[in-house]
Amino acid sequence: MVAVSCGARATEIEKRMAAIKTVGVIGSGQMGNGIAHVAALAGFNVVLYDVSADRVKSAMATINGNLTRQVAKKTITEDAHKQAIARISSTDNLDGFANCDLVIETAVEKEDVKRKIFHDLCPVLRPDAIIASNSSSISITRLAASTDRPEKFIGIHFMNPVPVMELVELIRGIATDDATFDAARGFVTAMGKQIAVSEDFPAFIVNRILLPMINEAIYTLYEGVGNVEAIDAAMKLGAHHPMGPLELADFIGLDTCLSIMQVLHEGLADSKYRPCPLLVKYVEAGWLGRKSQRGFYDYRGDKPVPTR
Ligand SMILES: CC(=O)CC(=O)SCCNC(=O)CCNC(=O)[C@H](O)C(C)(C)COP(=O)(O)OP(=O)(O)OC[C@H]1O[C@@H](n2cnc3c(N)ncnc32)[C@H](O)[C@@H]1OP(=O)(O)O
Ligand SMILES: NC(=O)C1=CN([C@@H]2O[C@H](COP(=O)(O)OP(=O)(O)OC[C@H]3O[C@@H](n4cnc5c(N)ncnc54)[C@H](OP(=O)(O)O)[C@@H]3O)[C@@H](O)[C@H]2O)C=CC1
Repeated sequence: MVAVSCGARATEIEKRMAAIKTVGVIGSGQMGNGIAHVAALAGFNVVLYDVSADRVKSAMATINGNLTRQVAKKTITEDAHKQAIARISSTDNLDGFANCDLVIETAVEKEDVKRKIFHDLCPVLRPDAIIASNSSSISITRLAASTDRPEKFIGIHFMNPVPVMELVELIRGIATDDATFDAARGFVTAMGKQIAVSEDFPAFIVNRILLPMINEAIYTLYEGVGNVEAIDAAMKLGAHHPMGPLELADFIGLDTCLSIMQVLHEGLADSKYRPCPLLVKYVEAGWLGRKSQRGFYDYRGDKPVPTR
């Protein structure tokens, strides 16, 4: 009996995995271009979308640049580069996702923006299509409930930079069914990534641990314990982190860092997650880190210069 039911389950998983051929990506920022890159390289057809056509164009240029670097380093062949580029198409409206088997939302970390995307997306999708969110922190159960298919909704949380980082978190909402989870696991494994399964609690595993550390580094700056250079040097040289916490905050995006801290603060109702007022100030100034050329460092010159 057991063997029969395992076999039947294996067939169902294989069917779902084989069913993912075309992947839609909503949002062509730093995460969207990375996800499109690794999915296309793994043999999936990719449809890329953003509210701004210019953003899609610059995402394509970034993907091409990163693939070219991989060819130069001999980690992929020129043929693999060409084939990956040929597998990526773009769309200027959500109708372009009608034939997708899986659509990954990776727009800004704002719940109202994501809910609106799902509201507009669901009517154009096939009923069997899976929807995933790359959210860093927001409840997958709550996002799923805003769609017409909570059982086919899942969190697939990539790390930045996507082509380099080994890990992807998988987060089931309360209604996510086994076939969706297995299909997501198959998709992530096909891209050569390792999986950590997280329960659906604010900011999941990586950001539950990482973001309070970054927020504390910003408090350390705010309270004058050290300047930007000292804090980053301390954690790079003293704790062997590849980037200092303020450099990493700029890399992630200060708007995203603040949104994650707000989700932790509201979701866990504990003052230890209070976003540092200095982080709020930087975001209010539009100093969002590397993507806006200014954050804890100023990136407009030849090399980054600390802003404090
Ligand atoms: C916020 C969330 O929801 C979750 C998150 O993602 S949290 C953020 C998680 N990410 C991190 O913590 C990153 C920490 N930083 C690092 O690991 C490293 O600094 C780094 C990998 C980004 C760069 O490493 P480095 O050694 O300083 O630089 P460098 O030698 O230029 O790059 C290493 C490799 O990464 C590649 N790379 C660097 N930046 C890249 C990018 N943005 N896109 C694609 N590839 C990139 C380089 O091409 C290089 O590839 P090879 O090994 O094939 O040569
Ligand atoms: N940055 C990181 O390190 C990580 C981020 N994430 C998550 O990934 C998601 C994206 O982050 P990231 O790529 O860094 O952010 P970016 O700001 O780099 O990119 C977000 C993109 O989404 C676009 N966008 C905004 N609204 C819409 C919409 N309605 N439809 C389609 N596209 C839209 C933005 O356009 P415009 O700029 O014009 O508004 C922008 O191009 C967030 O949920 C974030 O939490 C997950 C892991 C790591």
